[in-house]
Amino acid sequence: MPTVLDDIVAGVREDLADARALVDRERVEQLAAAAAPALDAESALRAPGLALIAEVKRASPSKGALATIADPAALATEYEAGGATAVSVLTERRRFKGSLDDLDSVRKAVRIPVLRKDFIVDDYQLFEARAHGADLILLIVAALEQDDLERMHGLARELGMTALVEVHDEDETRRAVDAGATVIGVNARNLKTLAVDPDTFGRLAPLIPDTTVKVAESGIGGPADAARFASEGADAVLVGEALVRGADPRRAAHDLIAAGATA
Ligand SMILES: O=C(O)c1ccccc1NCC(=O)[C@H](O)[C@H](O)COP(=O)(O)O
Repeated sequence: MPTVLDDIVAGVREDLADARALVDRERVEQLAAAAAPALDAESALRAPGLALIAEVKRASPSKGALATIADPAALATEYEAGGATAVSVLTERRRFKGSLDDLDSVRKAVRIPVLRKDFIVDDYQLFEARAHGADLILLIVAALEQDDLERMHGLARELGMTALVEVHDEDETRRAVDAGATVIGVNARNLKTLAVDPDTFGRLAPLIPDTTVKVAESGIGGPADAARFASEGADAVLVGEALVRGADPRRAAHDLIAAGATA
């Protein structure tokens, strides 16, 4: 039976065919080459203290609609003012209601690194991400064969971007390390059941080398969770729902970071 991830990737591949029909591979490579150089997101994530990657997230398969977010640039500006290290922009259209237009407007609005958060299964999407100003891209180990993961990791680096390599279990963590990942995100959300297990980071972090940036992802509801993951060795937390549902994203961003500093 197809998993949620299989369904999402199938939709992404259909959308990719449409994108290629509008902008072919040669042209997207030209656009990527012409973009302003990527910011050094990895160094930013390595700065002392708990880093926050604050997400622009309208909807999700697990929760449905989360927030309207009519002005993603304004939200990202609040995140930046609250001290976020980077902004994550979900660009997947069908299940998350995101777009490359969101990425463009956030890129123009903030000076911190921007993550294109999508289901990347083809080199084309890396050039597309760079063409739209992304500094970071997400590579989900569960969605990629090992040779594709390694090639895309290398290509992201050639394009000047940092790859956030996402894992969910022990086997994927070993594959990420073997691929040479320097930034690994441990996602607590099981992609088959969509349930969040907050013990996932603590279980997998010891398998990740000390020199690798460790990001705890999903289900982080507030400062207490941020403090917990910081104490378990997280260099950064990636937070979506808790920020977009709240009334004051700047304050919420600030409080998550502050909680990490006291852990
Ligand atoms: O959020 C989902 O339901 C989801 C389902 C299937 C694949 C990916 C999914 N989310 C992407 C993410 O990784 C999260 O947006 C991110 O970690 C932030 O999570 P949260 O703070 O729980 O919104």
